[in-house]
Amino acid sequence: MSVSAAIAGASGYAGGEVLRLLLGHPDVEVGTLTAGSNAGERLGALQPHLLPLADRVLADTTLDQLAGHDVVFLALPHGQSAAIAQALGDDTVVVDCGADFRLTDPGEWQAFYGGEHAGSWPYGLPELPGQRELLRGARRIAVPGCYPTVSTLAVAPAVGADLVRPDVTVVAASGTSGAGKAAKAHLLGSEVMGNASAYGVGGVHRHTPEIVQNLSAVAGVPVSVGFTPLLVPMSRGILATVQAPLVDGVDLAAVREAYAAAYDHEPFVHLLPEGQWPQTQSVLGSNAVQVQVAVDERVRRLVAVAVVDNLAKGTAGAAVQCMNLALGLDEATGLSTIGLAP
Ligand SMILES: NC(=O)C1=CN([C@@H]2O[C@H](COP(=O)(O)OP(=O)(O)OC[C@H]3O[C@@H](n4cnc5c(N)ncnc54)[C@H](OP(=O)(O)O)[C@@H]3O)[C@@H](O)[C@H]2O)C=CC1
Ligand SMILES: CC(=O)N[C@@H](CCC(=O)OP(=O)(O)O)C(=O)O
Repeated sequence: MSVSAAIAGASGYAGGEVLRLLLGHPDVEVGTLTAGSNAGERLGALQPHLLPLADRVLADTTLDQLAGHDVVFLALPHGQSAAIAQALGDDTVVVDCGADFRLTDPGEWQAFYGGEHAGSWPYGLPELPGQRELLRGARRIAVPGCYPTVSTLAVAPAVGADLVRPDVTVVAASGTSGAGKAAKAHLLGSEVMGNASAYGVGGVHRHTPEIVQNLSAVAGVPVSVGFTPLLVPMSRGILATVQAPLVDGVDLAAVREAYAAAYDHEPFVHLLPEGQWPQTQSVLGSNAVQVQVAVDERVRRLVAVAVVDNLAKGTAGAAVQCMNLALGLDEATGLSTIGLAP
């Protein structure tokens, strides 16, 4: 099969990572690459690691440039996807890396993003119960946020098996690429190097309602989620620590059994052997998520730790995984589980 794919936002981090993965995908031919302020620029000037297409010139992000492809990846800022996505025909598979179509509740969209809610599309986390079936043959896919991916996968098996109470606390440390390429004051080298900081504290980060949506769907009851993001001095990766009160009588064996049942057959989510704890470098550049669990008997809480590459399984890898499902290809085509260490 040969599939043509365009990328809107190819000058950015997420679009660049989609392109990196598509360059290694045996069934995809890379079509138009677009940008915003960098339209007209050579790709090689902005993404020097993507050598095979260094001389490609980035086009304007318009419907005309994107139409006519089998697949269009949108890697644009929030609010920029809806108009283009709605104008592309149903014969095109549209995979949106942004947030525009992730939330089902217009009230939550309004509260955390503001402005009009564009709607919701099949959510691109195939590892959630029943979700893979919705993604097979889908024409529109909303790729999850990076923190929601790793936080949801860290605790979903326990929530789904009623091993914990529906009261989840997430603390997750992210590398700086999660914030995108555009220069921001708190991301200047001297602010980031040798520094760890909290932000979006107190339930105000826009990924909170997305984690709530995911875990509530898995639990079948509303799940309360407290989420604190941290910024740490590395370029890629997220390490999430997720805690929840254990239901009486639940022990580590029951927890590990639930995680094994959920993930043993998954190509990208791996429960580590007992005693081995996830670290971000094990998943860098790969589509893998590594998870470990413990029972803290003194406080009767589940502690789950998970890592993801925010740009790979946290965005672009998930986008390609979902494209594979939408097109009826093997889900793992063009994706690796091999990390990059040290
Ligand atoms: N970084 C991450 O870890 C993750 C990112 N995402 C999502 O992916 C999307 C892209 O994020 P990211 O790559 O990090 O951001 P970047 O800032 O790195 O890239 C943004 C891209 O969008 C283009 N762009 C900006 N404004 C416009 C516009 N008005 N019209 C057309 N193109 C425009 C930019 O082009 P130019 O530079 O030429 O102006 C650039 O190509 C966002 O929705 C983000 O939420 C999702 C999960 C994780
Ligand atoms: C470190 C950092 O700043 N991370 C970003 C999350 C990026 C991401 O995955 O999210 P969206 O696709 O929803 O933008 C943030 O906290 O806003």
